[in-house]
Amino acid sequence: MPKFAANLSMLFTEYEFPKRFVHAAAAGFSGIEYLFPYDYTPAQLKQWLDDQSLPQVLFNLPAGRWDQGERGLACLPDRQTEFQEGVHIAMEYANTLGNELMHCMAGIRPEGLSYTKALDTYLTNLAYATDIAAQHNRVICIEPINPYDMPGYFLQQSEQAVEIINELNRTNLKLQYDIYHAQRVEGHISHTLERFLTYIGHIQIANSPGRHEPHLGEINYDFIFHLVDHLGYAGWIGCEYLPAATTAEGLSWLRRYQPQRTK
Ligand SMILES: O=C(O)[C@@H](O)C(=O)CO
Ligand SMILES: [Mg+2]
Repeated sequence: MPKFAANLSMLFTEYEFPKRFVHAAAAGFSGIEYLFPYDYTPAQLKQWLDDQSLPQVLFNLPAGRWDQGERGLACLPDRQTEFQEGVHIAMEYANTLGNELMHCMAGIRPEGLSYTKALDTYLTNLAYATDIAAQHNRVICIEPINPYDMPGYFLQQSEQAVEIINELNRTNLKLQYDIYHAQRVEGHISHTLERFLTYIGHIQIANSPGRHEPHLGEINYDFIFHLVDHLGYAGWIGCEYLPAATTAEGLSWLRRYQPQRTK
């Protein structure tokens, strides 16, 4: 069965951030991911991981002014210096936390910025990020995100991501395949998993349309998890869903796939 990581930006938000690690371990998750580590020091985060003997799986590069609606900087021509600074900050965190994977958000393309100019900037920034990441043995992931939840987001489709990965031709640039976003935008989940398996560095899950637990919605995750195993996917599955009630109440699905973890 796949390895499941708890996304602490969405799960266990009933608790203060440090306590979420404890609850994720107790629930049986095998790893940790979240959007951003930057409110805490690398040493604090490492301690919370080590206390639960959990690995860090993934976090995002700095993504601009999140509270003001920014969703990444990578396609924005006037923010390249800030983007590059963010890459170095993220590497410092990863060097302490030990995660191989980092998600680089593309950003929202402003009205007035042409697709071509945004793409050009995105490619330049991804080249920079992957070059630096390679020096640290890290992998940069890019994730198509649906435009219903994130209007104007630059990277929306798997095919678009794969074209960009091919264009840059770097072994440490991978597709972060978030099955919830993919279902909202394009469907064809099983077909895409098979077709783009070699591009996929990380998978995330939630069901659609509500972005709730894997068993609550139109996607048959039982089928998907078996397919992923059958295909030989060796990476992580990040559980990035909005619990329909409390996180604990919604965890019955996990127990079906993974026995309780013993410390
Ligand atoms: O799917 C998502 O929303 C996340 O994986 C993310 O990194 C940006 O919000
Ligand atoms: Mg995601």
